Parts: sequence; structure tokens; C-alpha cells
Amino acid sequence: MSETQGSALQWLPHVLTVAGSDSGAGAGIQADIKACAAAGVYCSSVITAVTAQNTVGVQGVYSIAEEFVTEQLRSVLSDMKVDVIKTGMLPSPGVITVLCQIIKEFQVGTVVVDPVMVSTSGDILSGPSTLTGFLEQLLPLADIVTPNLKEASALLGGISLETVGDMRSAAKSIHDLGARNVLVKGGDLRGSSDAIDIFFDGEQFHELSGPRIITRNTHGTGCTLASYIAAELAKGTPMLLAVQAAKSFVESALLFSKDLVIGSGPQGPFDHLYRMKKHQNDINGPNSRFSADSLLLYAVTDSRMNRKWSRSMAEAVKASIEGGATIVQLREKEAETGKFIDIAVKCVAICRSYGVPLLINDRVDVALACDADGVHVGQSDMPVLFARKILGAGKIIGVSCKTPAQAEKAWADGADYIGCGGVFPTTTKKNNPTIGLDGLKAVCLSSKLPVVAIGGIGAENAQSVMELSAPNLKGVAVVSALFDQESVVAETDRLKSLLMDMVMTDR
Ligand SMILES: Nc1ncnc2c1ncn2[C@@H]1O[C@H](COP(=O)(O)OP(=O)(O)OP(=O)(O)O)[C@@H](O)[C@H]1O
Ligand SMILES: Cc1ncc(CO)c(N)n1
Ligand SMILES: [Mg+2]
Repeated sequence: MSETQGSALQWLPHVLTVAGSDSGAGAGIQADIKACAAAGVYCSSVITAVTAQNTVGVQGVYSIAEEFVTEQLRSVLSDMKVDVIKTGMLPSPGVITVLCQIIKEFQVGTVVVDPVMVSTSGDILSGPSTLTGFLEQLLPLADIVTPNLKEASALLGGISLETVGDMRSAAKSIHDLGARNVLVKGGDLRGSSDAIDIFFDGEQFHELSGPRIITRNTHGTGCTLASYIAAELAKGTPMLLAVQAAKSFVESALLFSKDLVIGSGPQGPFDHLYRMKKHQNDINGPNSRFSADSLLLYAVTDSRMNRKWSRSMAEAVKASIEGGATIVQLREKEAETGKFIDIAVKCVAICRSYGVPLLINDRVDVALACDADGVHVGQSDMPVLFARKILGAGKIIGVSCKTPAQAEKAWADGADYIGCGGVFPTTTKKNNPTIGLDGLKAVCLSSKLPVVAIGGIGAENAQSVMELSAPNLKGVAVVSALFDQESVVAETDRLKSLLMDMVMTDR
């Protein structure tokens, strides 16, 4: 059919979750399906148990007979191409045995094991009788196993785990039991202000640390993390990157949902599909303060160049606006905070009088203090999610991105635009690898956000940039082409006219 319609057949990465149902839908199968959906991955589901569960706890468990688990597994695997199997609640030794047989029979490529044993509310989901099955049958098939502290302890005969050091030793011991990679989750580590997980690939340890979000809505973080890892693996993401992406997803979802009220118990669910909600918010307009058209000619200041041409920052900024700059970013890498504020206050006043937005590079505090229009942050500066938290919906936040993955995250975290580069080599920023026009195009295509290109751009090559057929590429950001010039007004005006011609002929 698709041939007659002239369209290519489409393949969607596919995770099969083998897990229990949570009637409250915060954890279990329901969390797995939502996490995979959020990652853009198809998720089929074989149900091993039905729980009567809510935000208070688990009131009942009804295990599905192993014959019927087998029937479900055969149904899915005989018909569909599954890339990754993710396991959650496995209520009996018999279910573990049939699952392992079927994984081998159908030669499923990748297996993610979340050794769910006890819910955070303290209820038993898989009793001690399954321990041997986990240890002897399932772990040796696992590409990654993701125990929380209690589960890691249970797998290791009940040893106590209280410190990050204990988590490292546990990860190594569990690796020795046969799992190829181990992630010991520290969500429940007492007395830690960060949420620290330990990843061990058999050779190296990685301490994955993120801020602990203060919220009651952490029900299902474990299921979600494992499913998101499975989803990333199904897309072909390498193991460590998949784990990092999953942790970052959980963190963002918890932050976005921290004040959500569902249920009256101590542990609420969170919103896996927050990105859709965020998108709705965007459409509905808190970001209407920002017009993407202002990215057309984006002037980034440089005090070294100002010194060379003996002009003050205020003079340089004013000249760039008179020449036609549509937005200005104050970039001060050397100035002390007091000096920076002094300059920023002057520039805010100038920009405001012309109606041109002024952004501050990197320093969220300076932007707030001077009531600038927003900030531009790099990948190693304050994360967009936190900058947004501090600045609120009323400010513009831009972020530098070199890769589609960074671009995707920029949008999910609430950025208003992406600065993408360095497109061409430049002397302004040393040791900054260039991504070329191809890299720029890849970033544009992978994001819904407006993009401004940066790096070695001037009148001579602006056309080659603007010709990229990406509708969200809105302009060029320049430093030396405006500021390392005898006349800032004249050079800005020249580039602006070129850009205007390009956008006009485009229409
Ligand atoms: N409050 C929090 N803030 C940030 N990250 C968290 C928080 N709580 C848990 N996490 C992260 O969520 C992931 C799951 O960890 P956790 O130790 O809670 O698993 P779990 O106990 O199996 O979860 P579940 O509640 O589903 O049983 C880990 O990456 C952990 O660091
Ligand atoms: C069904 C089910 N699976 C897993 C967990 C662990 O969070 C839970 N609470 N319920
Ligand atoms: Mg937990």
C-alpha cells in the first residue's frame, strides 16, 4: 500500500516491557509505556501481575499464571521485531524461567533488567523465592541491571549499603554475578543532597550525579529510568549515553512535576509527557515576549576588540544597533562582577531605548540584577532548566548546541532559541571544534526552536549559511565581523542589508 502511495516503509524502535500493572499508573507497565512514548519509541507489554496500587501503597497483587505470560510473550515475539526487552516485576520463579527460555529462543538482542523486588512504599512485589532465578538465570542475560539500594543489597545476600563507596563495591559484585553493565541507583541514599547513581561497565566506574528534586512525586522513577534506558538502546544509543539520557529525563520530569497533586498518599506519580505540556505552554504564549525574527543579525560583543579600536562597550553596542543589529549579547569573559554589572546596566538602558533585546552571556545573576532581557548559556554553564527556574517565563534563554541531542534537550528544558556553531573556524573562540554547514543543518532539523548560526560568519559567507534549507534557521550571530572593524555602524549596516536581501528573496 505504501508503495502505491510512494512513501517509504517506516521502522520504529521497539521495546517490549515484561512487567506488572500499577492501577495508579505511576509505576509498572504504565510508567514503561509512557517513558518509551516520551523517548519516541514503541512499547509492547506483557503483563506478569496486576497490582491494586495507589499513592498510599500496594493493596493487592494478582499474579498471572506463567503459562499465560508465555502466551503473551509468544504473541508479541512471533509477530513483531523487538529491539530490547525490559523486565520489571517478575512475581514468581516460574515466570523468570519461561522468560529466560523465550529470550534465548527468540534471540532478543538486548535485555534491560530492573530487578523490582520491593516498592518504595515497602510492599513486596517479588518475594525471596525469585532471588535464585534473578541470580542464576536472568542476570547472565542482562545487558544492564538497575537495582536500587535495597535490591542491590538483596542480590548480594543482604549486605548493608549506606555510602557511595558501598554502591561502587556493590556494582562490581553484581557485575561479577554476570550482568554486563550495572547501575546502582541512589535515589533512596539517605543524607545525600544529590541523586547519585553508580554505573559500572566491567572496567570503569561512572558516578552520575544530579540535583535531588524536592518533591513527593517520585513513584515510578525506577521503572521509568530502566524503560528510558531500554528506549535509548532500541534507538542504537551506546550504553553510557543511554543511561545518562535516562537520568536526565527523570530529573527533568520530576522537576516539571514537582508540585503536581495526584492522590493523597505519600508518593505521587509524575508527568512523563511533560514535553507535550511544555510545548502547549509555548504555543499558548508565555514566550510571546520573544520574536524569533530578532535573531536575524545577532551582535555578540567583545571587549578585547573594543580595546583594540579604543571604544567603550556602550559605544560599540550603540553603533551595532544603529547599524541594524536586531539583538545584542553582552559577552564578558574577563571583567569582574562589579564591572560587568556596571557595563550591563548601561547597555540595558541603550538597548531598551532602541527596543532591541539585550542578553547576558552565561551570568544569570547579572541578567537578573540588571533586568536584562535574558541570558545565553553554554553547555557547561547553568543548565537551561535551572536558568528558567530562576528567570521565570518572562525572560529569553538561549543555549549553545552542537549536536541534535543537545538541541532536543534545549527545547525540552525550555530554551527560547539555539545558538549553533562554530560553523566556520574563528579566532574569537579558541579550541572550539567547528561543526560545518552539515552540523548546523543537523541541529536545525532536529529542533523546533529557532536557530542562530555562529562562528566565523561575516558578509563573505553569510549567504552560504542562510541558504541552508531549514525554516527555523533565523539568522547569524557575529563578533569580529562587526566589532573588529574600524566602523561598527558601517559594517553592521552592510551585513544587515545582505541579510535583508536574503530573507526577502526567500519569501
Ligand atoms: N528526588 C529525586 N531527584 C532527582 N532524581 C531522583 C530523585 N529520586 C530518584 N531519582 C533518580 O531516579 C532514578 C531511580 O532511582 P530510585 O533509587 O528512586 O529507584 P527505585 O527506588 O527503583 O524507584 P521506584 O520508586 O520506582 O521504586 C535514579 O536515577 C535516581 O537517581
Ligand atoms: C507494578 C509495579 N512495578 C514496579 C514497581 C516499582 O516501582 C511498582 N511499584 N509497581
Ligand atoms: Mg525509589
